[in-house]
Amino acid sequence: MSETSRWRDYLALTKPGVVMLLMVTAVAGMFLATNPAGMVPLRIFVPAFIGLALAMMASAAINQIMDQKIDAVMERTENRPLVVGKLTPRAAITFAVLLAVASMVMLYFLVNPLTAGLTLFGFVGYAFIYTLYLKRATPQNIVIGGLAGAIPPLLGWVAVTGEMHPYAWLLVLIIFVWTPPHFWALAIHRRDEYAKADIPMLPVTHGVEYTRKSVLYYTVLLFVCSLLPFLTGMSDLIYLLSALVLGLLFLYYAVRLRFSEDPALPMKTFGYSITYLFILFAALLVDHYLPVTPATIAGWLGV
Ligand code: HEM
Ligand SMILES: CC(C)=CCC/C(C)=C/CC/C(C)=C/COP(=O)(O)OP(=O)(O)O
Repeated sequence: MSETSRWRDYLALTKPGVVMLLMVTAVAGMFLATNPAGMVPLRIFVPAFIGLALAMMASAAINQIMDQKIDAVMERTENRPLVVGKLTPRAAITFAVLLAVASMVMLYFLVNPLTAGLTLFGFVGYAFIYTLYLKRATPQNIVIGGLAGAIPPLLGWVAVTGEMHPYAWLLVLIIFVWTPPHFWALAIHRRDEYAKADIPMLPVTHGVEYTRKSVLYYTVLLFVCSLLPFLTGMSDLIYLLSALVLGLLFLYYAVRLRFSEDPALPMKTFGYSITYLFILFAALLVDHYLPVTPATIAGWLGV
């Protein structure tokens, strides 16, 4: 086996696409915790960025180590490196442990112990509690397990300030309520595979109709929660406008998913969920550094 393909197999083990978006939300947390007159100090940014990314990658690798049998049954995951034997479980475990230890050492000694502790909570929550227990036990698996995936903005915030500010929890809340529409849209499309793998995902246990309704309810909840940064004074008009446009578009997808039989809609909604979260967090950042308030607009208009 060539070195390049081996490198690619280790990379695939870490779910790089997911980790990239998780890191966007963590980096947003770091910058939002910083006075807009300045930047995140590099001596914090570099170890926090590397430490958080390593923890997420390690937890994704452990998820694949634990889930080999399930992944082998589902078309979407049947080509993963451990399933096809491109990596041995022993090599994957060594890799995941190295990443996890490096992450903890970095965060504990170079960032702060609270960041290390909360990251450990996210790590254990996803790699073990969600993967080994919740995923196999209840259709609410991704709602409860979603807390681990929602925590990165708080980790970024705490890395910079050492404190858990309510604004950081607001960002956690947004991702927490975003996760069900994100995942259930995909699960509707992959319903038969989850049934084949005997995983109690919502469309398997409660049916597709019920899941479509649940996606719509959570999308309405997400719309409301996404306005909280503006309503609490955390963000200004650039964010508000972005949240409204992005949220209305998400609602449009969710309503169509609820009432239309178009078989392409679940995956379109899933794809949009990713674009939504990425732009929402980008808007939070732009808004932080370029605050446009009603007073600013009044100034522009000369009133
Ligand atoms: C319990 C929580 C979550 C579950 C169960 C979940 C589930 C999934 C699944 C099954 C996929 C794979 C889709 C495929 O292979 O076609 C996926 C993709 C993705 N998820 Fe999630 N997700 C969760 C939370 C999150 C969070 C918190 C984020 C980021 C903030 C995220 C970002 C992404 C991204 C960017 C992709 C696309 C990855 C790619 O195409 O490489 N997910 N998610
Ligand atoms: C702070 C910290 C370390 C957080 C970890 C967060 C993390 C990596 C979340 C990922 C969530 C996710 C992709 C769940 C899908 O697992 P699945 O097993 O249902 O999906 P699969 O079938 O694609 O494997």
